Amino acid sequence: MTELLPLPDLRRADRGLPWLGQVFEHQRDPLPLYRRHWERYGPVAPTYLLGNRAVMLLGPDACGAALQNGDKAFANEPAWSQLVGPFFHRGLMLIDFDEHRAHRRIMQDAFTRPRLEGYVRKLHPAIEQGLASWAGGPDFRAYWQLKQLTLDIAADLFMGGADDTSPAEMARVNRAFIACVQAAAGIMRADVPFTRWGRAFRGRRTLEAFLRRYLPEKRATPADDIFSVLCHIETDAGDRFSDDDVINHMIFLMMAAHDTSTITTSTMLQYLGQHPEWQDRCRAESMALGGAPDLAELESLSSLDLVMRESLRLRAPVPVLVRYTVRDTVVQGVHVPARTLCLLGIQFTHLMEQYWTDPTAFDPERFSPDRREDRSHRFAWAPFGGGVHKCIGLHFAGLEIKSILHRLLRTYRWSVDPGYVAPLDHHSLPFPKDGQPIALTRLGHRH
Ligand code: HEM
Repeated sequence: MTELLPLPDLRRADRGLPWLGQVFEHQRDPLPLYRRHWERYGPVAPTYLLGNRAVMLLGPDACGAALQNGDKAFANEPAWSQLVGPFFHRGLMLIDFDEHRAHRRIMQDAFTRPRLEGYVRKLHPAIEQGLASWAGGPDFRAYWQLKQLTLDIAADLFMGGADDTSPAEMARVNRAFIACVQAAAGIMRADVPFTRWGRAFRGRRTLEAFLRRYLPEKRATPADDIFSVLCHIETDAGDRFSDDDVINHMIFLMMAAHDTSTITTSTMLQYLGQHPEWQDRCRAESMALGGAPDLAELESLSSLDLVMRESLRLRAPVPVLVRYTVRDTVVQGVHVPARTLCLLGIQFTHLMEQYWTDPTAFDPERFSPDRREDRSHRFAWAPFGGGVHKCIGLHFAGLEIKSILHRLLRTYRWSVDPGYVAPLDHHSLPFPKDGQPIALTRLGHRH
């Protein structure tokens, strides 16, 4: 029998500030912090955060133990609700165990292949319209533009278009949504100035009121936007979402879909701008298809797929996942007591030399069928998490991201200084503070 080890004591130097713990180091950049703890303590490393005794789970074995959750010791709600606040109350990621399984079973029906085919058909016109205003230029801030684009796409795809709402109302809804995301994202919920939280509470109320107003109409007529789909789906056993469920899930889905996809697309633009040989390769595949490829055609864009996987590895949009132990458990032979906040080092794992050759290099071929470095361990690559809470929108995300890139590759060429390193803001999901400058030119034009 192997001996059960106690959790190592947290050294004084690693305790951080009273109550806050290592919050500021997290906000500066979690990666160096996680590396230091890995070296000092190993895969189950103590830390302290926001009044919580906490552990970092580092590497694919430790992360995998929490994701697979064999003994049902790891819960989502008590962990995520501390970080994202009350603004995403009862989203799928924030419910646990039997209740989560029941909700997930219903929501699964919103992401079947036929449904995805319908979403792809709606994606193209929304993207075409959004990109029409992209003037390009030598200092084009791609991240901000992509953020607007994905919000506009969400208005069409999630809400079924804003035909019967005024542009002013849609702008108000977008602002409300952004207020929720911003307040929720700050890990420092205790220290966020009141106005920010106040705005977010108002934002949540605005979103709820907006969705509730359209709910009867969505219930009455089935359509292929996600709002409508959530109103109509049911399991074989006849289980369906209540009105409150639809509203809670809609608000969470929009949040889950938005920043993550924007960050991934922006990262891909950066790397494709720095690696023109990959941009040309991806462009050649896109040029061989039409302007509005269907689901199967999007799946055939194999170079773009490699670039997407590599971008998700190098900059995981959700670099750290959280869990809270509801009972004592053991990870990698180390005892983790009940009521411990667990930080799963996904980004840390993506850059471990044990699993990846030259981990910081951009090398999409590492995902090619003859290399498949991601298969070095089941959880070596986990940008979408794993286990029962694995991202339900991962195929949808891939389709949206590829549809945007496909149209960009067919319309524009862009470049990024090969030495450019994105200055990331780590207060919430990691985004480039400088808005991700690229030099963007329409194909056939010169600056
Ligand atoms: C590149 C884009 C995306 C990334 C990297 C991403 C990442 C993740 C991760 C890591 C989780 C697991 C959270 C956990 O285990 O605690 C998750 C869950 C989830 N994601 Fe995504 N996501 C993306 C896009 C999307 C999109 C487009 C949607 C919806 C259309 C979506 C909906 C969800 C939902 C509903 C959950 C909760 C699932 C559950 O708890 O059962 N995500 N996502």
